[in-house]
Amino acid sequence: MPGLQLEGVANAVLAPLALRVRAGEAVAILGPSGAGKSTLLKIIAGLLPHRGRVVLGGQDLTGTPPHRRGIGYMSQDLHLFPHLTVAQNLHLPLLFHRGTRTARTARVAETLRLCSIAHRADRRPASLSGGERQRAALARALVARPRLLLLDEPFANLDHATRATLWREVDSLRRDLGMTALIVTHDPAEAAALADRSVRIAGGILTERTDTTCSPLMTTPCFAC
Ligand SMILES: Nc1ncnc2c1ncn2[C@@H]1O[C@H](COP(=O)(O)OP(=O)(O)OP(=O)(O)O)[C@@H](O)[C@H]1O
Repeated sequence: MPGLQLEGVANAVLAPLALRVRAGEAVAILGPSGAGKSTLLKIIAGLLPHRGRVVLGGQDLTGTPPHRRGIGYMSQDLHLFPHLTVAQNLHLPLLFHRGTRTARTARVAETLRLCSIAHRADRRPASLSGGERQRAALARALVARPRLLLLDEPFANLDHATRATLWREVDSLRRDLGMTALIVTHDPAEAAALADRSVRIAGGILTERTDTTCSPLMTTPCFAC
């Protein structure tokens, strides 16, 4: 099954870029602040206008609204609805899918369990810890079993032990569900833990490179710089 293809994708921030991600493959996007990483994810999610084509599973997504793209998107700001419980937040993406209320409730319960946040199902986001909020946002991105998962700095601002635990869990969950993924991060360790390979965006230009760590002998910046 074809994965994700970007053909000449560009806007005011990004120079025309091309990228192919195989079905089931995870690719990390590294690069400096303000380079255009989040912009690219928002374009793929259908949230920003652009030139060029986004093709997912062989389908050109031009003109397809965000909720019909089969994409799970976890933004940097999480965007959990504060007036809804965790479980109610997970019900939202399923409203656009066929199926009975019973089936939706079962899917929400299963996803909360997979993301180890079922014990907070009836809490509102404001009463959760940072790590719990990130688990809830991840669960909402996964609940509709999207064809493509977009994670923007998914586990920033967490302590190292919690991040390492989440990396292991997310990597195994994504592989079990066979999902294609793009993961924006500043952290080469996160890229190595969550992705099969990495690309870099700097100054709106995407490049594929293999060096992932800085060395005093390097004359060009590493992925993360
Ligand atoms: N809503 C907006 N309106 C105007 N300019 C924006 C908007 N959002 C982002 N930008 C600009 O687009 C450029 C790229 O931003 P983007 O958020 O994609 O960068 P990034 O690589 O994800 O950065 P970071 O790693 O700091 O999150 C920046 O110069 C930013 O100021």
